[in-house]
Amino acid sequence: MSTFVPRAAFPVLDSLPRSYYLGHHAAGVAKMRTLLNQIDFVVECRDYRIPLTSRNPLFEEVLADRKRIIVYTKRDLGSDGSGQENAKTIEQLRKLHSPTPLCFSDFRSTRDIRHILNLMRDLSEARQALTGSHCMVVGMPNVGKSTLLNALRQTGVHKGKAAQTGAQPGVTRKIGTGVKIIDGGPTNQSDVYLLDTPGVFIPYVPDADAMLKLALCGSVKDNILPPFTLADYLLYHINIHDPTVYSEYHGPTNDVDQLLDAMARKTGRLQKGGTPDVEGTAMWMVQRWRNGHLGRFLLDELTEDSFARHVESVAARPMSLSQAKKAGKEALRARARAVKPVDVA
Ligand SMILES: Nc1nc2c(ncn2[C@@H]2O[C@H](COP(=O)(O)OP(=O)(O)OP(=O)(O)O)[C@@H](O)[C@H]2O)c(=O)[nH]1
Repeated sequence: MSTFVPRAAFPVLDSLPRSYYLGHHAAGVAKMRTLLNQIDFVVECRDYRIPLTSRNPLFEEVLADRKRIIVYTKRDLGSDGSGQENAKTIEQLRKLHSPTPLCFSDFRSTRDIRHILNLMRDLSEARQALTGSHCMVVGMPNVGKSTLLNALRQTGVHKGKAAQTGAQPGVTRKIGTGVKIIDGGPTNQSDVYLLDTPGVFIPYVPDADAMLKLALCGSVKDNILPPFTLADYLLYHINIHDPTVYSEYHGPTNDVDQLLDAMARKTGRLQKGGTPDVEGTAMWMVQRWRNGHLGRFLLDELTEDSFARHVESVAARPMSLSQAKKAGKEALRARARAVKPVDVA
């Protein structure tokens, strides 16, 4: 019996869109700038499944040197629960971000949420301000900011949901008013208020691989990238980790067509005439993974090389918005040139 060999690389797809910077993202950034002088520290959320890719350099530019806590959200979706791999990733990320305080959260874990609250209480108490502390939660779309705010409020002051959440990006469109997440007692000195903000996408994503990762993790609306490509990219990653996770539908394969066909037939996703609904099944497959049902793993590789590239990109001056727009337009022109039929004499 031949052994299955996963694909060593995913083809570079120059034709994919590289931007998803919307009007309410720009408006959110502008508002953040105006509010910054009222903010004592920032909680920056990144997705644990893409710890390097979910960094948005725009935040570093906008938030300047404001004190920051980085929270890696959706921790539960990035680890298989064995603990060992998780501990190594946590250690690597702590080293990378040192001395910035780092937390990891699964919003359902009271332990994780308490840990974040304790850190925020310590920062707030250290300030000894008469009116408590005011913080802002920022991050890419759909990273889990509003969910985190609700969980902090629930555990911190036993109050119900204050922010709307949802499975698609863009649920939060505006910066609201701060909600109390820590009650500092009669003096109010260590009260902590948290402000939710709209998710902000990177103005221009230089590589297609990063765009696919962000889309898989839900930072981009599902109608922006072709579901078939997303499913194929997901299959490429699943096969590297554990090709048995889809064994109820098909044996290990690198052929996404075959897998989607089998999934569609098994789950009854068929169109008129009994032909498989490939697009619908592709989206269903992606959703299954997002819900933790097709393996829980990181999409970013954490190697010395990838950390070195990350450190380099952090040190580089972030692209200005106009540079990013220009890069986006150039990419569109290049795409148009690539698809234009060649004149045959
Ligand atoms: N499994 C898991 N899902 C999470 C976690 N945190 C958030 N989610 C889910 O992620 C989705 C997005 O969460 P939101 O809190 O709405 O994300 P957001 O960052 O506020 O999104 P925007 O409105 O785009 O800014 C929701 O379906 C949440 O249930 C987590 O720790 N674990």
